[in-house]
Amino acid sequence: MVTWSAKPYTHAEAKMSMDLRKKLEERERIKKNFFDYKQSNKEKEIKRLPDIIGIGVKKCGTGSLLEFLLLNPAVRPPNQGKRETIVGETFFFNKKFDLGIGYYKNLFPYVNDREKIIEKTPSYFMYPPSELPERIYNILPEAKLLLMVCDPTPRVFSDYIHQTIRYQLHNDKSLAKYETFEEYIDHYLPKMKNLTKSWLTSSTMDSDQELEKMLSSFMITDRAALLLSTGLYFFHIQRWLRIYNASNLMIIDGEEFLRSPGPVLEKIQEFIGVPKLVLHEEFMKNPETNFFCYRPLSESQLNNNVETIFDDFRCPGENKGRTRNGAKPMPEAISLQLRNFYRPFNKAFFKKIGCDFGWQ
Ligand SMILES: Nc1ncnc2c1ncn2[C@@H]1O[C@H](COP(=O)(O)OS(=O)(=O)O)[C@@H](OP(=O)(O)O)[C@H]1O
Repeated sequence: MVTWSAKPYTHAEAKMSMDLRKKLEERERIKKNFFDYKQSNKEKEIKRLPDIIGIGVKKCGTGSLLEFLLLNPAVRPPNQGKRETIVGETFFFNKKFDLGIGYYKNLFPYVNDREKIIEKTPSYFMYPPSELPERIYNILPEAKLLLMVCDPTPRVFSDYIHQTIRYQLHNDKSLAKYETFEEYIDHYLPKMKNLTKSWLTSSTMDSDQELEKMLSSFMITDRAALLLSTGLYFFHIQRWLRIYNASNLMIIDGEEFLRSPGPVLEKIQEFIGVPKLVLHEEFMKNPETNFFCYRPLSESQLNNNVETIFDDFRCPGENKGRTRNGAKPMPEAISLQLRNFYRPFNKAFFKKIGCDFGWQ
């Protein structure tokens, strides 16, 4: 949790509309029911496999999404304490599948039938094998999947900065050859253009399973190429849409989530079937970082002392928000090159999912 001193509301701003008061009253009632039910059904709690899986995309806001969603007490993450599950990531369906379902189930807490278990492993989206979506579906046929995609151009830069920090921390050598982002792009963008040339010049621009597999294999063979290939969502989405549809896969625009997380979170709570306990009115920009944080509202708090509401802001961790608030801008010329590169793939992706997120 991060707190900071913000300008207090004026009385006019603090005066809640009747609608919001009703909403907060209703939320309190539902919350109380939820906790009473939990208390009186403790002995019926069981270990279950997840109900919700976040499948990606890396650096699109998946961590903030999970943190905000977990403010709803009906959503439960993997047990904390094990290093690999601290951020809700299990890597079960890609890296740990051989450990078996018993191992997987053991990562999760005891829950009652009104709670939903969530895990997110952003690399699922494009990790081999190509049958990874079938793996999830065969084991969890009822699960709902969340996929947050974002504009691939700022995503590459965010990932590059993330990887270079990782390189310093973990001695990951994949980007060590390139002194700067410009150098990396100069080397890899032509490679990526070459790889996708025949698809771009084909008359149909249809799915291409060979290319799909090759891009997915970069997860293992070429981590530097992966930085660029991750944003070719058109290819990665194909295998998921062979199995999932809008009833069990929600595709979220990470740019919209960044601009205004509250309404997006309300829609997600509806989609995953939990009561709406995190409300859109509770999100506010942190004036210090320019990213949205959660500020819990309660009627009594507002009635008694308006200023105390600033004591309880919850913001995503400090490793979130390194590039997208403009603190570390991407060089303009590169941004232009990347936008031109990704444009046709974005267009094909929007057509495939039937929704245009309008990334420029
Ligand atoms: N509310 C809020 N607060 C802080 N950060 C936010 C928020 N919403 C989205 N983001 C963006 O999330 C980016 C990190 O994405 P992920 O969490 O998916 O990264 S990771 O793959 O789990 O490492 C991160 O990217 P960087 O800015 O490059 O750090 C943020 O821009």
